[in-house]
Amino acid sequence: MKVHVIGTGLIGTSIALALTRVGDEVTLEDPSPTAAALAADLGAGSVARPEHPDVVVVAAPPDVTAKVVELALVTWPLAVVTDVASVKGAILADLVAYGEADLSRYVGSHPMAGKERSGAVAAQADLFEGRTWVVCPATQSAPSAVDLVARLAAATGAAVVQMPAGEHDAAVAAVSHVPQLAASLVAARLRELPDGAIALSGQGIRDVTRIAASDPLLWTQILSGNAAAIAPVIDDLADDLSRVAEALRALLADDDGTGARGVLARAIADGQLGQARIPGKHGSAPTAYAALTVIVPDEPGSLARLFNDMGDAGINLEDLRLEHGVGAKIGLAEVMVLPTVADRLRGVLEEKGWRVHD
Ligand SMILES: NC(=O)c1ccc[n+]([C@@H]2O[C@H](COP(=O)([O-])OP(=O)(O)OC[C@H]3O[C@@H](n4cnc5c(N)ncnc54)[C@H](O)[C@@H]3O)[C@@H](O)[C@H]2O)c1
Ligand SMILES: O=C(O)C(=O)C[C@]1(C(=O)O)C=C[C@@H](O)C=C1
Repeated sequence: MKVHVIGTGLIGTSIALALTRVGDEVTLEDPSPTAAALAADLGAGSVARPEHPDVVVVAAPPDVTAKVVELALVTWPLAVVTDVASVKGAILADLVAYGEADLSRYVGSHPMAGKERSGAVAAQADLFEGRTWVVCPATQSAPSAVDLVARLAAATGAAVVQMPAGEHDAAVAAVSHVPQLAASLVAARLRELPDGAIALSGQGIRDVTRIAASDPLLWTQILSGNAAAIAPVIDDLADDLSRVAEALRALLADDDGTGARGVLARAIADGQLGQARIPGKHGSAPTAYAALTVIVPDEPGSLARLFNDMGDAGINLEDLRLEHGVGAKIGLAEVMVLPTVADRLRGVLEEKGWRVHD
């Protein structure tokens, strides 16, 4: 397939790397010549404007995406055009309003994988492997165009799902856009914390705030592009927060806050229920992995040795979290495995001299 990628930042370059790896002929374009050249240097394809691409992938910021898609549809009258912006309804509405282009060849899409970092330097060929990629056909999209975009997404290793743009926007409001706001707002509370307090940060705050490092300009565009779907989710969250604050104040009142503990317990229990619904790897049903924490010396080759010991025992590493020890030259590697092999893994690792905690 001949694929032309416009916008060679994190997502465009990751797609280009993934498609180059499976043998597609990938060309690259970006208004920043440095961004395009960098993507090419990283092995993502060649900087060129092709004559007859089969597919054009627009991976530009959301607020310019509709214009870039329209221009691509007009420039390449035989090509199918997709975009990967994080909002879908607003882009389709803009394209319909411009009224210039043949929308039978346009199919919006959205890979549900990314990072809190921008630009080609953060790109990865395997970014989409085992992740969901949403394809959002419009009523105007030709079935052959939908099929081509779905095949392109699958070629990156992603699991493809189809959904109308409106349904997509409501879903990502809850699973991506409000979580980004929540992470940013929680992290913003840390700005003026005394150094002694911030030094106590453990894994909890790191888990909750990783995406708070995301790009403000990109996210301003995403949030404003999906405002109608996000606002009601935020209203519900604000109600939940008000109820928790009221319960905490009631505990301080003279009557010992009857009922308040129930409100707090319900907030945590409801969170458990929601968290348990998040799908596991490759979009499969949620899997509860067993986690063992292994103390790893902070020296070259330690992690490789740990992985080899697991591999030699025929035990698959399902997930991994790494935390640096505070005040000691060690790392804490939390290795996640299927519950059925956890006891055997502990035995194997202890036999090989590793210190293992639950
Ligand atoms: N970052 C994520 O986690 C993520 C995940 C899925 C989808 N997306 C979507 O992918 C798109 C790109 O995001 P990113 O994270 O790769 O951003 P990025 O900042 O890393 O890259 C954007 C690239 O677009 C280029 N660009 C700017 N204006 C352009 C224009 N008018 N025409 C063509 N290119 C232009 C920039 O020079 C830059 O190289 C966005 O629409 C975003 O919503 C992002
Ligand atoms: O892992 C991350 O850094 C992301 O936040 C990726 C994430 C997401 O919310 O899942 C962010 C925005 C994109 O539109 C798609 C994916």
